[in-house]
Amino acid sequence: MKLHSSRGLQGEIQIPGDKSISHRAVMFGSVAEGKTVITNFLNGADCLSTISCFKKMGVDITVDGTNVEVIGKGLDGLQEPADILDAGNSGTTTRLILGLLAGTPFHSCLIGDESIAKRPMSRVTDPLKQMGASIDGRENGNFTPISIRGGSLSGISYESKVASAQVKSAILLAGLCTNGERTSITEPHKSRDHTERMLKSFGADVEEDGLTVSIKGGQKLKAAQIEVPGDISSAAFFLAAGAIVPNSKLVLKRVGINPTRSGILDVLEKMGADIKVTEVETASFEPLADLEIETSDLRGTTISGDLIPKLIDEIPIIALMATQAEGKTIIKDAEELKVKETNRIDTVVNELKKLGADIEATEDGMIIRGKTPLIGGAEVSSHGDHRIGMMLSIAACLTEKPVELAHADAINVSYPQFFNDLARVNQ
Ligand SMILES: O=C(O)C1=C[C@@H](OP(=O)(O)O)[C@@H](O)[C@H](O)C1
Ligand SMILES: C=C(OP(=O)(O)O)C(=O)O
Repeated sequence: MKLHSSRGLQGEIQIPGDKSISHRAVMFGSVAEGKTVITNFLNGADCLSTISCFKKMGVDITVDGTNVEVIGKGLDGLQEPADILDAGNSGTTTRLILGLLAGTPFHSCLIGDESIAKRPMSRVTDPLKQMGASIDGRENGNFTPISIRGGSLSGISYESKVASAQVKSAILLAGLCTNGERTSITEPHKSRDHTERMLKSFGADVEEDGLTVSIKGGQKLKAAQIEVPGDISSAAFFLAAGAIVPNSKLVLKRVGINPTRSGILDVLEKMGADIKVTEVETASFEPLADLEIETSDLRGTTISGDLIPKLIDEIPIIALMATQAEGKTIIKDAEELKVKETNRIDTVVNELKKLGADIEATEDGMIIRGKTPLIGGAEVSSHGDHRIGMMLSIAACLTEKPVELAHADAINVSYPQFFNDLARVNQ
């Protein structure tokens, strides 16, 4: 796909629904009692993979645009799937489903695409085995294909080495399936808390104490109405674009600003961007707001520690912003980037270098020196990673010569209308 430079991005964008929250709404709705109604559902390939897995387990799910209805089967109502469950490109689908399957007394087999086959699963399969599930797969259950036979589980107190909402959620979902026992998970830094918030909306009692979250088994989930906020991880591409493309002013409507996800807003502020958060709504289970951004003079910054889980998926686009900021940006404590859809340290560094960026990989992140002009003419690739594809598309707004982007279709995973939205605001 050929991408051309921009004379500025101006206007309003309705950011599509949050991917993490859309997955959870379908999953929790499937095991709740009653009809769950979801609005502003993300129709991206990842969330459709989640729907397809639950349909194969007998759940009645109707999709009408961004409205989804799920007729819940209760926690013990899922049926043994006759076919393999295919998570596609989605780590969230794979890991959260494993948590639920651990507590279901039937056999199932889970696969995904080439990228999923390389992503480590023992971070969830090990604790789920400790709880009593029978799980096998390549390298002792670390890689798909994974087969699982769930059953009666015991509660555990688990210390996770990684701050991962997928690990935390899988353990909490398995914890729901124990016979009244308590399960708790402690993480090194706080990861996104969508599962905790949404389980409460489905009537469950979840306890949070600092970095530890606990749940008691045997609780039933009751169907809920879920309005999915706009995805801040999708908004991030337009926040960055608004800040670095000259002559830009964008308003992004109804974006989720959950504090465990909003690290990109902190970084924009630290880098000196002209960003405003308006129309804040806190009445729902997830806070949301409109975000306004204008072309800004940016400065480099350091991003590390507790901030990393709050913006882990935004690091590719932050790296691009850093190429347009004065001075040095250091991103560290971000080893988790190596086990995403691609090794995002390598793909970000290699692809941005092709466009002339001054960027180097480190063991746990990257160092970027700005401000450097980006040169077009090169062929770059998403490597099948949606976030790399969108980052490179925004980079192409800044190059004089066009950029050829290979594997642009990967973007459908989280933002199918990305190029339409970009074209609409492009001057
Ligand atoms: O729970 C979730 O919905 C997600 C958690 C994060 O992964 P980890 O749990 O591996 O950090 C994130 O990178 C992913 O895009 C979605
Ligand atoms: C890492 C991501 O998703 P997942 O882990 O669900 O594949 C992402 O969306 O950037």
